[in-house]
Amino acid sequence: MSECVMEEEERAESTVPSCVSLKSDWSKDQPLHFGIGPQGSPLKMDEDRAESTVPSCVSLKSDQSKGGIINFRSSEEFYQKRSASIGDSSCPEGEKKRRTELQTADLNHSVSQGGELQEVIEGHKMSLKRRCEHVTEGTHEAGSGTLLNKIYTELYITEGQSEEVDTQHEVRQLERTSKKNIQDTPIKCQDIFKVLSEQQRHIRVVLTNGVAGVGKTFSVQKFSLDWAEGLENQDISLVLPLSCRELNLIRDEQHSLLSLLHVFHPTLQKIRAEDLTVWKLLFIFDGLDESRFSLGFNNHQLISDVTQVSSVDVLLVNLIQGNLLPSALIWITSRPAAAHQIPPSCVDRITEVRGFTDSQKEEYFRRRFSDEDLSKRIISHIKASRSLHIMCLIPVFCWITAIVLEDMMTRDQRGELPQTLTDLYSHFLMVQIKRKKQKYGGKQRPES
Ligand SMILES: Nc1ncnc2c1ncn2[C@@H]1O[C@H](COP(=O)(O)OP(=O)(O)OP(=O)(O)O)[C@@H](O)[C@H]1O
Repeated sequence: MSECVMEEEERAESTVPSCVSLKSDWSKDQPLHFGIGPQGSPLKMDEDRAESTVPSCVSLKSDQSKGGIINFRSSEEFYQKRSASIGDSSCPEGEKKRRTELQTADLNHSVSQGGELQEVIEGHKMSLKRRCEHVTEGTHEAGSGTLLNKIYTELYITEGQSEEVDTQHEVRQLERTSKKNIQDTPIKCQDIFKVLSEQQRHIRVVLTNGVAGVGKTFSVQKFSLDWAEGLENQDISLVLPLSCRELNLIRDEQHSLLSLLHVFHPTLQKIRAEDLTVWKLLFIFDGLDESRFSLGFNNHQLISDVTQVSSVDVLLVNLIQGNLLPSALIWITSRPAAAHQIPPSCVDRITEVRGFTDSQKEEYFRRRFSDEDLSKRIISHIKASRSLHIMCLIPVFCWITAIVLEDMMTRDQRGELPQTLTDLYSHFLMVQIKRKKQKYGGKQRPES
């Protein structure tokens, strides 16, 4: 398995097109905006993602999906909510006090008893549903995004990971990837924790790889939404998505696992240490490649108590290794080059999001446009252009294509439709500039 991981590392050379940064920019419009910390300390986000696998000559950040997890609109809001939720627990003294309180509390009042338990779970489901049901696209106002279920198209996900490293031109590389898929074992996103054959044992830790823009975060959002709506994985008591990007914000702080949950999932204020050990939990760490933690798996403090305070990276390592909440499920998503941070011995299943098959590409465009004629024209144009057709393996590229072709086909447009990637990128840039003008007029975009 370690060999595979090494290969993946090399594969970091990426299957995404050069000249375009496909970083998903979920913080762009609404969710996160951390300019300055509470004491005026700068909180730089979204720079130097662990290994941006693509040169950023054009940054085509698609900010649709990732806001699903938390919606702090400013650093102030984050810190207000955080202090409200954890009191002074970020300092060791405060945490000690809290721990004592927890230990001496009357267990009879535990939320895990009676209807209150159900209430907490229902409250969390509602909150997660609210966070995940919309995706924000382009320049839409916050909250006015598209319904995830309307545009979500099944992705091609396989168990195991690709073997080859290809240094050829990216388009050929993608073409090869799509052909290779035929031999792989497909797995549905909602089944990643299920034991699917007799040879398999209990699946506790799943690592999902995938190149930039291939749909990892969308998968996390869909998985969480389906759970929150009571459709899938109902044996899990709580699904707890935590974005690695947001975890970076508290990387210099001390937390217990319990206080960490309170920070990122305020609806869980009422849960107590003992509840966490009884429930079946799923922690989702989305975007390991964005994490700025150094996960020291070989040499770290051992933590097995959810109220024990430590640094966030130590908590993560203990969770992943199973020292902390050994029965909790863990799902980590990552771009390939960062996945090696997790030792293969800790991982029970590796999956890879491969993107869209040919029929899924078509379904994507049919779902996206209610105008059937428009989607038909777009699909036939893509099929006629080899480059575009191959590139549409990557969902974020479908999104770019949809934006450009919709714009060109719905206005009185005499020019030729884009045939090459360069054409498409240039048009995409023009559409974005036009949209920006429409939204902000002559005015400067508010500082973000
Ligand atoms: N299943 C899907 N159905 C419809 N659109 C999708 C799907 N998956 C991804 N997309 C489109 O691709 C974009 C990028 O997806 P996503 O952010 O999930 O990629 P990612 O793999 O998390 O990328 P990164 O590594 O850059 O974080 C989405 O904003 C959406 O436009």
